[in-house]
Amino acid sequence: MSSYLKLVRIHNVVGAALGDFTGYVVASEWRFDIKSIILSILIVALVAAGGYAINDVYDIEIDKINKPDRPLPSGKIKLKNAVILSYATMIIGVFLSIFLGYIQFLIALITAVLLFYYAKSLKRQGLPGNLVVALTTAFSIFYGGVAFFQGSWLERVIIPTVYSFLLTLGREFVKGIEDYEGDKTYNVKTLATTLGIKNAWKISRIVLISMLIISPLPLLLGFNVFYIIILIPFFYFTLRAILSETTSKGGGYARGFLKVSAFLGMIAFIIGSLPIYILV
Ligand SMILES: CC(C)=CCC/C(C)=C/CC/C(C)=C/CC/C(C)=C/COC[C@H](O)COP(=O)(O)O
Ligand SMILES: CC(C)=CCC/C(C)=C/CC/C(C)=C/CC/C(C)=C/COP(=O)(O)OP(=O)(O)O
Ligand SMILES: [Mg+2]
Repeated sequence: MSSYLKLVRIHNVVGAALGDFTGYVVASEWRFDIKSIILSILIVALVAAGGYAINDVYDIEIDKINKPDRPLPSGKIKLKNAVILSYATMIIGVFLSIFLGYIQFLIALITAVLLFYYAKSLKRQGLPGNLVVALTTAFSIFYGGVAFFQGSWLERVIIPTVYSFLLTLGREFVKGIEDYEGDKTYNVKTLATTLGIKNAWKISRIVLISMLIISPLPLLLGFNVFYIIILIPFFYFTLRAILSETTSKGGGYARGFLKVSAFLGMIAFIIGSLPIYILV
């Protein structure tokens, strides 16, 4: 894979774009306005790509130790080129959002600024950084809804948006548990380095179990039976994460399990929002 695709973490950019698609079909009940769906997917992908690139720019020193194979610490991409790429993708993404409307422009601008400050400083402040990643990830879902912007789009898209926030917040906490040793060395404040691994696991489990408890609710809110069917493997992987050993190593396993949960969750909402007349 090209170093530039690695720099923008193309697999996460595709995930973010799928998040936008999820929000769009949930909000629109599978009605499409080609311009708004294509534009919103492009905007989310560009802003996410810029968010990952600027993250590596500010992480270059710590990544020389923790992730020396990444494009910047390994020298495969010059720092100047990564900075240009991150600004270019974010500016183009925010510029394109103007064609959707001023609310869509504002959300894209706020997300871009949040991702920049996450990389610059918030990441090293622990909980604020976790909240920013959870919020901006949830924004990728919400953005699909705000791009459709018709009928009951808000009441509908807020559902996967809230679940995405909770799942990603719990996942950010377990990522902090996994990175405990490196973060302790570099004095990065996370739940794990400030409260200890056991307490960080307790809080992560409370967030994830709360999300699991309310996860069947969408069935009562008009989503079809396929939502519940796909929730079965979603439950399996999320429970595997919750039941991981209460150590840093367990945090690493939980991070992987929750990534699978995130994609299963999007599929649950995508298929679960198909109108019944299409299914029968
Ligand atoms: C109850 C239920 C069905 C919940 C589903 C919740 C849901 C819809 C989650 C989707 C979250 C989402 C939009 C994921 C897309 C992938 C992505 C951009 C995740 C955020 O990434 C943060 C971090 O950069 C990735 O970490 P890593 O790759 O391990 O470095
Ligand atoms: C709503 C709009 C217009 C866009 C949404 C854009 C999205 C999906 C943002 C959420 C995902 C994202 C790009 C997060 C950026 C923060 C980030 C790079 C987290 C992972 O990096 P680190 O926290 O440094 O962890 P590692 O580098 O060790 O993986
Ligand atoms: Mg990083």
